[in-house]
Amino acid sequence: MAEDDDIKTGFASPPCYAHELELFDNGYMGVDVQAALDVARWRKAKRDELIAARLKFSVKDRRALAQEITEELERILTPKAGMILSLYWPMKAEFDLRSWMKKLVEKGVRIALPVVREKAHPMIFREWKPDAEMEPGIWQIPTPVNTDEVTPHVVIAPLVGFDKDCYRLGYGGGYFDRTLAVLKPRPKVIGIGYPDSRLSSIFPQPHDIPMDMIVTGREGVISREP
Ligand SMILES: Nc1nc2c(c(=O)[nH]1)N(C=O)[C@@H](CNc1ccc(C(=O)N[C@@H](CCC(=O)O)C(=O)O)cc1)CN2
Ligand SMILES: Nc1ncnc2c1ncn2[C@@H]1O[C@H](COP(=O)(O)OP(=O)(O)OP(=O)(O)O)[C@@H](O)[C@H]1O
Repeated sequence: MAEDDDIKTGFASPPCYAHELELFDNGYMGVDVQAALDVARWRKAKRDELIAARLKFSVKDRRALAQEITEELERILTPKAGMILSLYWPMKAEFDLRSWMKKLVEKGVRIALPVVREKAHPMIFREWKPDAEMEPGIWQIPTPVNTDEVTPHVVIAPLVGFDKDCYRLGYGGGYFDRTLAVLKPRPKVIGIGYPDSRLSSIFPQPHDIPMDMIVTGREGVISREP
């Protein structure tokens, strides 16, 4: 009987344990469901806490940090004409890099913004220009319409939290993870966020894809170990 059930489920463990295993879209099998739920609950609480903390920064301090981060990104990327760089339209006290976006466009860099076309699916990227027609997307975030769909060379991902292994805590939709899992070629990914948003671990789950680098302005640049 055990043998028949093993064949049906494809799991080597006895059928009574099968409910504890989950097969993710990326084919990775692992984690027990209770542990995954605990991590999701912990992440939600951390997210709320970190967003509340950064909302307390004054506009002046936020601008100063944004300036430091921009300078660091300029050093790391030396953006050149033709490079496709994905940025974002700021919300919830994310750093506002829109004036840098304009300057980059003047240099010939192509700016892309992420677009959620369907909930719980990978995002696409659409080119942004200062005169692009925008319409509210998910969470009412302005997104370009009627512009080219592009594949960025570099993705700048705003983060809510991060850890020493460059894992990112975002807004709980799993959008960057889903997108990076399917983008070919995989872009270089740089997470940017507040210096105080470092966590000892985000308890990475099988779906989490680490960033290549984190830039916070004060703590220097954190690169992922190869
Ligand atoms: N400025 C900016 N734009 C961005 C992103 C970003 O991080 N920053 N995104 C980067 O990803 C995408 C939007 N990300 C989103 C992530 C989660 C949810 C959301 O609905 N969250 C649920 C919780 C999800 C769940 O627990 O199932 C919610 O808050 O109710 C919406 C948008 C695209 N645009
Ligand atoms: N590649 C994937 N395939 C299927 N589900 C995924 C994938 N990536 C993430 N998810 C799901 O998305 C949910 C949220 O993931 P997570 O907590 O990592 O979001 P986040 O990184 O904070 O969000 P975001 O990137 O949208 O800011 C999880 O329940 C996870 O199972």
